[in-house]
Amino acid sequence: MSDAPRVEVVAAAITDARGRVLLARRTEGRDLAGLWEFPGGKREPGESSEQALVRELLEELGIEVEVGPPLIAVAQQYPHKRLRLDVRRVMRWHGIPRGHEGQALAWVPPDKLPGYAMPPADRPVVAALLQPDRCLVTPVPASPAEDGAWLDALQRALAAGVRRIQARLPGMDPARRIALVTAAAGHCAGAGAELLVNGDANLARELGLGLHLPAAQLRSLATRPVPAGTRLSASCHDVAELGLAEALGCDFAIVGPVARTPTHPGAPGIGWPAFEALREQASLPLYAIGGLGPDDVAIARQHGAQGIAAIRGLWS
Ligand SMILES: Nc1nc2c([nH]c(=O)n2[C@H]2C[C@H](O)[C@@H](COP(=O)(O)OP(=O)(O)OP(=O)(O)O)O2)c(=O)[nH]1
Ligand SMILES: [Mg+2]
Repeated sequence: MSDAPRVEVVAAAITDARGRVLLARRTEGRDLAGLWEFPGGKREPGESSEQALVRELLEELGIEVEVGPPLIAVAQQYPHKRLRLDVRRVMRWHGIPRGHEGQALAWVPPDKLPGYAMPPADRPVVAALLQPDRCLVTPVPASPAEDGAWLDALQRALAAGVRRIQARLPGMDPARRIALVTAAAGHCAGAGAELLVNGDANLARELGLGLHLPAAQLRSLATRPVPAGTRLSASCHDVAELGLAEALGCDFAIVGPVARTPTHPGAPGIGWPAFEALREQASLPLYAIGGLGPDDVAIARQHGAQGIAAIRGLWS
């Protein structure tokens, strides 16, 4: 099955002046009937993605669009097919969108998108519209004398626009770790950024923060260690771990190493094709990690990633 050719689908995140996104409901008698989707359809032989999208939106909605920048391209395995859903932003068009094929339409405020039932490939697309494209994993300050400099560097990352941070402070004396994470939480809250604690469910619960599960911890858990509504993420290296992360209701996973990294100099990265092969088997949002930085966000998105996670690449 995984050798089956991919169906190439191109779809649009059409956004109006109020920021609402247009969804269409798949009609009865078709694949995935009743689910909401981003308008679009299959690319035909000889067509570019842009040409296919212009044609599909004219046929389905009766509008003439100007195709905007790429948002994300998601490879996904369904029971009877594999597809690659290439989503472009559309902010400008002529005409008024109508359901020319009898499909219902809805203009949806972005924060309401997760409430619409959509096909599995759309979950990473909705996440790409709503959630941060960079996830900082903190380095460990070498000594207590460097904790102040660590907090300064954290603030520089926040000033640079990082909005999702994992405090990874293994082997640190508990009192010092609590003080550092508490101070970090204050800075993150002030910037509207999200903070997750690596590997310490008690500390996460105590401080009301998110929790990140290292792979070994993920494998040891049968139930969700934090309440629903608290952010939960995991590090995953294979399909089995991704399945566990989905079963626990993780909001996202971090997958890698994609490129070679100074942390693991001997290990070559798995590369983008292997990342995408994992991407196909899961529908939760995935950050690619390992030797990547902010300049790699666009390429990560083209391989179906939410974006990049990094220590060095996001820390100055
Ligand atoms: N347009 C669209 N298709 C999606 C999304 N998510 C998703 O899994 N798909 C799947 C459903 C279908 O298997 C495939 C798109 O094919 P389609 O049936 O809409 O193709 P089409 O518009 O060319 O229509 P048809 O003439 O083949 O009926 O991609 C999405 O958000 N938008
Ligand atoms: Mg279609």
